[in-house]
Amino acid sequence: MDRRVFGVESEFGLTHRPETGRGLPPDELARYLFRPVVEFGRSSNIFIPNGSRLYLDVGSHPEYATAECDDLIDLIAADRAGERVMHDLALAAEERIHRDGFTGQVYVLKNNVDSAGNSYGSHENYLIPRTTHFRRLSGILLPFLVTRQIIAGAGRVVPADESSQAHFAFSQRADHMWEGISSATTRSRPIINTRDEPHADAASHRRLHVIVGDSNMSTTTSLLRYGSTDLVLRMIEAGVPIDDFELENPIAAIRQISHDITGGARVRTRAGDEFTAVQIQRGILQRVSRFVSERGAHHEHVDRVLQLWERALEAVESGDHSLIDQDIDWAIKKRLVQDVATQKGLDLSHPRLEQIDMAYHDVNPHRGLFHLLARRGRATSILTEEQISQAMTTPPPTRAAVRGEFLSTARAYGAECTVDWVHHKLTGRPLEAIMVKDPFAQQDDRVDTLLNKLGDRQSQLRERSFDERSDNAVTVALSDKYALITGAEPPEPPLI
Ligand SMILES: Nc1ncnc2c1ncn2[C@@H]1O[C@H](COP(=O)(O)OP(=O)(O)OP(=O)(O)O)[C@@H](O)[C@H]1O
Ligand SMILES: [Mg+2]
Repeated sequence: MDRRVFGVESEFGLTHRPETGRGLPPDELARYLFRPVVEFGRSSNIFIPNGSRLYLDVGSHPEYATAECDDLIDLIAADRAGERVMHDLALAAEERIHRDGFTGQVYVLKNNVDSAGNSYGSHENYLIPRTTHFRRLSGILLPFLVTRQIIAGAGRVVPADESSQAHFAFSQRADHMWEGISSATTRSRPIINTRDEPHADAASHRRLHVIVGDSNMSTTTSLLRYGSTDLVLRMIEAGVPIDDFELENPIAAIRQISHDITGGARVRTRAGDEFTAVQIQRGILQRVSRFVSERGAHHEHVDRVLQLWERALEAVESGDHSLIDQDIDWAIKKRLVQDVATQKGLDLSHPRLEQIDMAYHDVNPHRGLFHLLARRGRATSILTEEQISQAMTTPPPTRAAVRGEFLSTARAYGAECTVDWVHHKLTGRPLEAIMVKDPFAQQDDRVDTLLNKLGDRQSQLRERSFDERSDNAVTVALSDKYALITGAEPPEPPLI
């Protein structure tokens, strides 16, 4: 597919650190965090005007699922906007906690393992044609995903246990995957989840659900992670033959690779060959590069993805991690941990270094260590501040734009509505629930007609220029964002 829809879901870790004593229990803290969400949407599972979904499942790991994006930069901006939304919620929660007589700070961490060893995910969604042969797809994609951690892992300080000394690993998630492919998510955690919920026309498309990835702080790493996966999918979809790297035991392999930061771990294929992760990634990268030179780049960032990919493999193979220690999360974090260990004379088993690992993922832009490094010029970014703040309120130009306008307009008129990825419904008008199955659709006449019934929008719109209308749309979304964060009353209906 030349154009693809992408989405990423991040689950966050949540902690309260009071000045003295124990923090609030996780479920109570999560309720504090989501109080403005519940006040805004009367549910702990809502869509917000930028088209994304905010969600608190059973347990205490809040989730942000980005809107559908058809461009990698939009996807990464939407993901980063989710961190900011969580940060705003944390500040509001902190205020309420203080008002209720508690002390201390609330931490929202975009990582994948908490201090008790529980894991939570960063799930990728890729729209693929239904005609893609699933067996062939998994045969190529699984070895790619098992080894992708060396170019896109978030890195982890692994404490000592009975079997090993404290060490630095490529990945947060690798130890928590239990199966190659299956339809379960919580019970067995497969690398690729086959649950068939396309949120699109099921006759023509599937939504590929990849749940093996680490949450990334670096937007440059995110570009490599999604950009490389999209290229591999394109090649699979085009039926291009790829070397056979199908692994004998993907789950043993993913762990083995993660825990050998030299990149020297060798894993066995079903055919009986042995390869390192670098060799498998190189085999795939060579084929992808040839594919791109034969067919041309399908977006403007392809060259950058290929160059980063090559540089990351060279860094692992040569052991010269300085080649990527501003671009790839695991290497940025490893350098930070090493610097602190050297300065303070600490051994890798010192608990302080595990805390540094956690603090790297703090979404607070003033306190998080990744953000601190970025400010000091020690981490690159592919986004501007403006792109991130815009993504907090403006949906990407896909079906998310239909949803965003639907939500903003209904809210502005005080009309209750419900939406999900596909449906748009005004409460009390059940016959008018509208399905938008095409995730690329930026506009839908039926939804427009439904919204027009809310007021005489049409005659007012006619008198306004397009620019004024889009300004107004942003204003509506901003007002809603304000309401979401402070729990204030919804704004007066604007004159649209
Ligand atoms: N047709 C599509 N193709 C690819 N991605 C899609 C499509 N439609 C929606 N998405 C993306 O899929 C993700 C769905 O997230 P959501 O958390 O709701 O789904 P889920 O993981 O299936 O459900 P749950 O988390 O409740 O188990 C979002 O990021 C969204 O942007
Ligand atoms: Mg989800």
